[in-house]
Amino acid sequence: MSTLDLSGRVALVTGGAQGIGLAIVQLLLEAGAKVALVDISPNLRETGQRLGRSFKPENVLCLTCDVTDSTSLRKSFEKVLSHYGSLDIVVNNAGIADEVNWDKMLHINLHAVIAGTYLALELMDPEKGGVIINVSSMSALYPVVYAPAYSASKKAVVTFTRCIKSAAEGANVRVNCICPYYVKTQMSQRGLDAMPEQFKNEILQNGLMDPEDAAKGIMELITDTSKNGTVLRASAKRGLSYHIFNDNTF
Ligand SMILES: NC(=O)C1=CN([C@@H]2O[C@H](COP(=O)(O)OP(=O)(O)OC[C@H]3O[C@@H](n4cnc5c(N)ncnc54)[C@H](O)[C@@H]3O)[C@@H](O)[C@H]2O)C=CC1
Ligand SMILES: CCCCCC(=O)/C=C/C=C\C/C=C\C/C=C\CCCC(=O)O
Repeated sequence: MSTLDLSGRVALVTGGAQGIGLAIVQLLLEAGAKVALVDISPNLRETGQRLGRSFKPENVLCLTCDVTDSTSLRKSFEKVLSHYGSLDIVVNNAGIADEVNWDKMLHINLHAVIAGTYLALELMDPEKGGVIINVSSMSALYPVVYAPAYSASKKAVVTFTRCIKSAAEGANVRVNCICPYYVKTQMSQRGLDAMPEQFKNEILQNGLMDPEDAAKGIMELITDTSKNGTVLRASAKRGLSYHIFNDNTF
């Protein structure tokens, strides 16, 4: 297996202030990458300062941005490129679960992932190559009846990622997708509090992943240079496994 050395590479992580995003930020910093956290959270600065104390402060860049604001998203991507001189890794991770405000959710979970992918393809150096990870969910593969718009947004992320693979190859960029089952974060806690009891029990029996374990899956997709256009499932019960699609049945 050929492995990407992350030392000195430049990564941008949306939704990096907490949860799965923060866990991948930490793994990237541990591996010697420079990391930009792109997030709307009021806690972003404080998180960045804490990371700066644990790692090299010059390797952490915090950019306040609503990923649904296309101007602000572009500015954030361009800022990373001008600040660090390159853009090698993008993790389109920011997401919400909100069936009431489903329109807003689609803008965050889908539109911003597509926008982030196109910005990465535009700004990554084709000579050097790059890698994009789009964070989907197991709900893309096993539809969740109490979260239909959320599941649809995540299914679309899987399909977009698999379709864009060919165009990305032309730009020397790999693009992969991760589909976690429930992970211990604020999002899942809110989801569990809101969902009908019968579903909650099944989830608790299956178990929730630690964010660090989901982030390890993302790291595998970043570093294993043979992975391109793949969809990695991640769960506490079954660990990491690649989803097999039967594309030939019509
Ligand atoms: N927690 C779980 O069980 C699972 C989560 N996922 C996905 O993983 C991703 C991360 O989720 P968690 O870490 O659990 O969530 P979280 O709620 O802990 O963190 C999400 C981060 O995204 C940021 N964010 C939200 N809206 C934003 C916006 N408009 N612009 C910029 N940043 C924004 C938040 O400020 C926060 O820092 C999401 O895409 C989610 O759908 C997938 C499967 C399971
Ligand atoms: C097979 C299902 C795997 C789902 C994994 C996942 O993405 C988990 C996300 C965690 C929380 C959000 C999920 C569902 C939403 C729960 C309730 C929706 C109703 C409440 C609401 O805010 O609209």
